[in-house]
Amino acid sequence: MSVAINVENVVKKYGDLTIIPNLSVNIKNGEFFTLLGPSGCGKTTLLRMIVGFNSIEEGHIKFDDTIINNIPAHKRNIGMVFQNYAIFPHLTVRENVEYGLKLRKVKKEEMDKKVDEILKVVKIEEYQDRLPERLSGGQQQRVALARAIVIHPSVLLMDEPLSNLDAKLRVEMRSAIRDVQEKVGITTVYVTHDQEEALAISDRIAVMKDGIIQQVGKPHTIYTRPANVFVSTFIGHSNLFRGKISLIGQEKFIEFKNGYKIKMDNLTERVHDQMEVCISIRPEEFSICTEGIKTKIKNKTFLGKYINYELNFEDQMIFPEQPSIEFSQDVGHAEKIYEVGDEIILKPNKYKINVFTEDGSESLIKDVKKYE
Ligand SMILES: Nc1ncnc2c1ncn2[C@@H]1O[C@H](COP(=O)(O)OP(=O)(O)OP(=O)(O)O)[C@@H](O)[C@H]1O
Repeated sequence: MSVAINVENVVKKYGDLTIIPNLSVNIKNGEFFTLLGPSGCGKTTLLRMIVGFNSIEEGHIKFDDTIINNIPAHKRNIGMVFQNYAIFPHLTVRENVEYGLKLRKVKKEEMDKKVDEILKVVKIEEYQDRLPERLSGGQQQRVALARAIVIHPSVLLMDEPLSNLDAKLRVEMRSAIRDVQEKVGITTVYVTHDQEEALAISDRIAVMKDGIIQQVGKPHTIYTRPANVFVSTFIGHSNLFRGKISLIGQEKFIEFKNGYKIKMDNLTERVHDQMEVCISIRPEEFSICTEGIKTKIKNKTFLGKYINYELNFEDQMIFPEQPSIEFSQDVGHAEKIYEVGDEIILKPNKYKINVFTEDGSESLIKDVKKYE
């Protein structure tokens, strides 16, 4: 039976070093939940605490209502898939998948039935008598997945399972994993530092930095309404501008350094006149206009569907010193393709603008939640 995972005020230290200062998160039963963050932020550490390979210094982890802190790893009924497959090279595909069932002394007839079923789900039936050395990376990862779920674990944990595969296979395998997870309906915690993979595969994502969860939300929310500047820049590209709030009567505006103002209808009550803010705009949310942000094209890159332009915009951007704007132009809809040296004026789609406190720590857009 699949379970919910409740992580409550968990602390992880290695000697004097605190890796996870105080982390709480609830992962729902049957959910595909991703831990996403830069290298060293503590994703694997948290996963290892759930598995039982790492001690928990404070707080507790529950599977449904049962505290598992002191349950040894092998009794937590967890299926795991790692980056390096970890399948036995001397056993055939079928024998690899049977392994966990044999350990659990499952009767032959029941075992055969379960293995047949799972080989079909992960689509490796036709390779069942092969040794792993005669399989591609993607096929080996399917074996690892089959072996992990055949035991009907309470949760499935996956640590960067696709990072050894090439780009095309990663895309193919991520839908295969999602498919299998949905069919089996098992609570899954997935670790990756690849933001596109996280957006594509997850029900919800927790974005982590320095052992602290920055935001938990659905992929669309995380992308369109980031809770702080870190999330806004870690997921996809964001142009960050210095600006301020300007209140005129009941109306609220954001004002760029060059005096360009945009009326905003979705700012929180926290904003006040002349408040310094950080404005974040995705490259695809600009259009070319006669009024807005004046820029000059410094560089352009053709990316198939899009052209990505790098534009000069000195002294007005931040985090870290960011001298230029990025702007994406959908080639299919472009009336004119611009050249290096051309001057253009960009107007952002105000409904897609994000505004943060000056230090970038908090969103000033109404109803943005840190935890969804
Ligand atoms: N056994 C250990 N002893 C001391 N420090 C450790 C140990 N294991 C991990 N760390 C440190 O804890 C921090 C978090 O590591 P962790 O492996 O959880 O990061 P991660 O987010 O999974 O990174 P990556 O994406 O690179 O795998 C790192 O700074 C790492 O150096």
